[in-house]
Amino acid sequence: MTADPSSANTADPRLGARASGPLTGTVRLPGDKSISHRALIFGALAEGRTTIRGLLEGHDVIATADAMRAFGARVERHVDDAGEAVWTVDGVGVGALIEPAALLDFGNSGTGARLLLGMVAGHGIAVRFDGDASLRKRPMGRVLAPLELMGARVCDSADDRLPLTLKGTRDPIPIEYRLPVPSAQVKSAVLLAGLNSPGLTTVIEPEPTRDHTERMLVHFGARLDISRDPDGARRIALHGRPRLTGQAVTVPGDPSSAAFPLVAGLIVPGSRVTIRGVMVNPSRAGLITTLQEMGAKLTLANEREDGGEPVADVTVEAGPLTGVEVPAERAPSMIDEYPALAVAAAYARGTTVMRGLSELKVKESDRLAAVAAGLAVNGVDVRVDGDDLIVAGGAGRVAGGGTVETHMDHRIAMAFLVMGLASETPVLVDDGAMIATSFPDFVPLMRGLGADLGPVSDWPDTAPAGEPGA
Ligand SMILES: O=C(O)C1=C[C@@H](OP(=O)(O)O)[C@@H](O)[C@H](O)C1
Ligand SMILES: C=C(OP(=O)(O)O)C(=O)O
Repeated sequence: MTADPSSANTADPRLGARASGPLTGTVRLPGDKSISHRALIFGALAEGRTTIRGLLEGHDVIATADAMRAFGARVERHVDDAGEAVWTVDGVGVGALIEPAALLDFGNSGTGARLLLGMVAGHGIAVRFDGDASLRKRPMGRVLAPLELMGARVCDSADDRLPLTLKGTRDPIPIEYRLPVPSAQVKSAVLLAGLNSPGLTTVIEPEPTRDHTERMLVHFGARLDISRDPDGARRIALHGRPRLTGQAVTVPGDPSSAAFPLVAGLIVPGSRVTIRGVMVNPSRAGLITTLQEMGAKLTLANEREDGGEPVADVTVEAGPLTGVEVPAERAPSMIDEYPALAVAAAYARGTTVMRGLSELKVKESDRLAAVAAGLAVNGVDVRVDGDDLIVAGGAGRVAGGGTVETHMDHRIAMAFLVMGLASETPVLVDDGAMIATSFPDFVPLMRGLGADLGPVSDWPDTAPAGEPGA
């Protein structure tokens, strides 16, 4: 197979993975997707120049960069003397965005769409939002409800889905909002709307979610009061109308992307893989905790701060894993990692029970259903019980041989390709195109570690598109 997925026969979008020799090596991963979106957004809302190193250049983030240009910021990509990409954003300042001349298309990206709905809600402009077939199915009501309380109006929408037009207000009403779902996107949308509000905008989160928005608001000069309510909920109060100023941002390695080479290194016999500079912010570190509980040989070294976030070099060595129970409270800290964890669980000895996964149903696909179907078609004993996923591990043995339906979901595609690296028969995914939304170099990076995966069209002995199995 070739290393470059773009060389694939475009008529056949399938990718496949087959049993590989030990994976070995040290790699760096692309920048964190959540932080990349936010660096562009806060850069555009700040006065002066923001310089971003390590920005993830995936389709989701590029859609946000394009949107920030449409709002009046100057966003440019440069290459420094060392050959590294450096992005600059010359911002317009809070309250000074211009109304985009055309519809904004966020592609596959829930984060881009939802955060920018919040930003628009606090400005006196009207913007039409749209996305691809996956994003059009995802609920926007969770952000629209608080934004309407703040004075924004939704037009041209039959339900709470895209496409829709949001009319913002130049004087958003400060609100106190308790999150009905544990969602960093909803929290961030309300805080972004509150930036241009004259008062105190407060978000209360009963279950803590990723805190990159709070960290970055402080980094750009906003005043935030963060405390705990008597019931333990986290209270975040933003003082409105701050003067944000351009900053230097270094984006650390994405732990959600790291999940794939880490799980691959654990399940492919004889492997040893190190990933440098992975963000280990506790609000994102649930997978590391869970893999350690499963008995993974996983160590953190060189723990340090980079760009205001804790990072470490993470090393895994292949070895036996044991099934565990993953509590519902842990879900927000590893919400995007369940497809990868489910693959680790399929190779573990014993049963893994993952509780409280209702939020997985509203991602790029219904991930609870997609993961269960992908495991089942590859011979894994799996069951969904309400919001829980129960996987009976094969103690190092997975049959494989199935073609997994990805439903336009990058994480489903990557997780099942990882599964195929140690299965008895190759695993195929029906469409690998969405991998470029979050991890454009996934295939070459994995191949560099020794993984045998890539376009199925490069496999002479594989069944034609539409037929299962290899
Ligand atoms: O705020 C963010 O950057 C994200 C929050 C999460 O979504 P929810 O807020 O819907 O849980 C996560 O799934 C998504 O990939 C990125
Ligand atoms: C859920 C995800 O992203 P988003 O909500 O931004 O589409 C993800 O990357 O797994």
